[in-house]
Amino acid sequence: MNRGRKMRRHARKMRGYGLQPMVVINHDERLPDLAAVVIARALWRYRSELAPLHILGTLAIGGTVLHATRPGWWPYILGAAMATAWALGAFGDRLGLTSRGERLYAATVTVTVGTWLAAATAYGITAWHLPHALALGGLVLAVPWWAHRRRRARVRVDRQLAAWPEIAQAVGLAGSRVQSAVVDVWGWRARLALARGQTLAEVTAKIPAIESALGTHRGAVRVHPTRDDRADRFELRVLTTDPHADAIAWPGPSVETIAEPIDLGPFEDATAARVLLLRRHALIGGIAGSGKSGGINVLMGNLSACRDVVIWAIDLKRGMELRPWARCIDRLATTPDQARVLLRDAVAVLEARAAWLAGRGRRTWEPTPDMPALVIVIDEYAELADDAPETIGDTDSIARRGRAVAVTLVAATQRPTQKAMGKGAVRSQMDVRMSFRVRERRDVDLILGQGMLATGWHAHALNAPGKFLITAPEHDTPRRGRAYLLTDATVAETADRHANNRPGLDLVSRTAVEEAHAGLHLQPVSTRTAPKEAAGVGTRDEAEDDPESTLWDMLTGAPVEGTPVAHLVNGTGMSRPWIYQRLRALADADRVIQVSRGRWRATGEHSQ
Ligand SMILES: Nc1ncnc2c1ncn2[C@@H]1O[C@H](COP(=O)(O)OP(=O)(O)OP(=O)(O)O)[C@@H](O)[C@H]1O
Repeated sequence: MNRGRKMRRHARKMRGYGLQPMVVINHDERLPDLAAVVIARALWRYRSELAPLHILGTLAIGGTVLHATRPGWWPYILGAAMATAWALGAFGDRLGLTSRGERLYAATVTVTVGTWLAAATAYGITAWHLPHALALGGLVLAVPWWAHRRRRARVRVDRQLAAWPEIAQAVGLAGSRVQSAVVDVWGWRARLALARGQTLAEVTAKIPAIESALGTHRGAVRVHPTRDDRADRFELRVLTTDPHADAIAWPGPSVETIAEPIDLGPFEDATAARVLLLRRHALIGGIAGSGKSGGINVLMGNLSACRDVVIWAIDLKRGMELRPWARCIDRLATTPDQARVLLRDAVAVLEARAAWLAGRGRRTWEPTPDMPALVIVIDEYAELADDAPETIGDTDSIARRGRAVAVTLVAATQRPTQKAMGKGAVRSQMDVRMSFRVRERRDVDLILGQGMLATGWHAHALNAPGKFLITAPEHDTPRRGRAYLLTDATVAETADRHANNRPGLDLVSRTAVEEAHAGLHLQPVSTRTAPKEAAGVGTRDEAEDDPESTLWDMLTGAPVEGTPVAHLVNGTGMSRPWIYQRLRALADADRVIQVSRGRWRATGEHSQ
């Protein structure tokens, strides 16, 4: 106002002098200044897009200078370019070149640049067709750069972050500033520092304003505390792609040991749904076609990558679901009879491990490749309960006592009713529950636990195959996840890759299984025949290579600490059940003793 009045007064005064007022812009002085700033700003703003031109310019200058001063250096330049290209191809992933295409591109650019520079150093940049090669090569190699999706995303994010001070001002978070940012496939996340006195709660309340200021779609922004839980920091998660929009290809195993949590697939905010299976049992539920088998495939892909896990599996749908993993599965039962034996053996393992731990004053079995965890995957648990109801006692034992000894049950079923789960305690023992879509609301409580439906766990509302809700000690709020999808080819390739690295059971567990089998096989023999005849030993006049006499010789020649069963198997060339049958018969006749687990020798009067 003041200024306007002054100007009007000044104009009147000028008119009084007979002069017309006018605004003077001195083009000569201001324009170069302004233009330089504008150009510099544009160069800086579009530095990523202009990078190929910067490189061409640098090459032209570098080639000229090197040719003039060090023309003999060309072999070194060429050698350095080749070595760098090789290193980028081999180790580029450590520099953030995650895909093979990116590494190949980086290596190609390095070789091309190195070759051109070497030629320009030796012959000068105007020799042959070097200028044309520079222009054409630059253009061809710039196209993938300009088109690269992740680079463009990063540039977009850089620009949004550069504008953060204005955004912060507009949404009422003035003074907050960006500390770091990363771009990923779903969008980007940034760590921000708050101004003095600002809180995470204020930021959360401003999420709609932030979404509007950033120009994203609604629901694209999440705000989390940072890992170090500082009150004056927060993490801003911005999704540019809905992680659940399409099926998500499995990126490969996320673990190498069962002591690490397995990544099942992303939640809606693109954070990984990770769950630990060590010392836990898992229940997977959902109607047919909801993606249960897909979920099991993700687990199998990860478990088969763990060298400290032995996998046993029961698939009474004639092995339809789990057979593709057969090469990674130590034992696969596809009939009720096989399932019965498998579960009985699992209980034997569990008891032997418990006894072994007790003998050493230890409480828990820590899985290692030599002493692996045992994970028993049961697909369609309801069929097991129907076809082999007598196994319920065994699954119950495993569910109640398996944790300390690292024997884990993973059971999948469409509807875990009390009937389908048998009468036992299996369902109530499940620590991890994963629910794909269910048909009826009341099924939510069946799978996830009593009262879950009422507290917002709406598994009946999941709207695409593979989507799930998960409860586990580390997941106590209802968040929708989507399991990764493994194609048949991925399953076959993964099973092939891991088949040769699978561990076997440890000695304690193996012996327990062998003894359980020997006990089974022994019954008819020991009740129907006298021990000595049954063992068929002591007939020294039989042929030298008779396995019976070889066995007896080995037992009488055994050291005080006994001979391991494995040696007896090798020495006689007979099967373990055969060996155990003979040993039990001899033991009944007091001719041999079991010195320790899996080690036997003849008793005093027979030993040499
Ligand atoms: N994670 C996933 N993402 C996208 N699509 C999926 C996913 N999992 C499964 N699907 C799709 O849903 C179909 C059914 O999946 P799946 O066989 O795993 O269901 P299911 O619950 O095991 O059914 P059933 O009990 O009949 O075996 C699959 O053929 C696949 O096309």
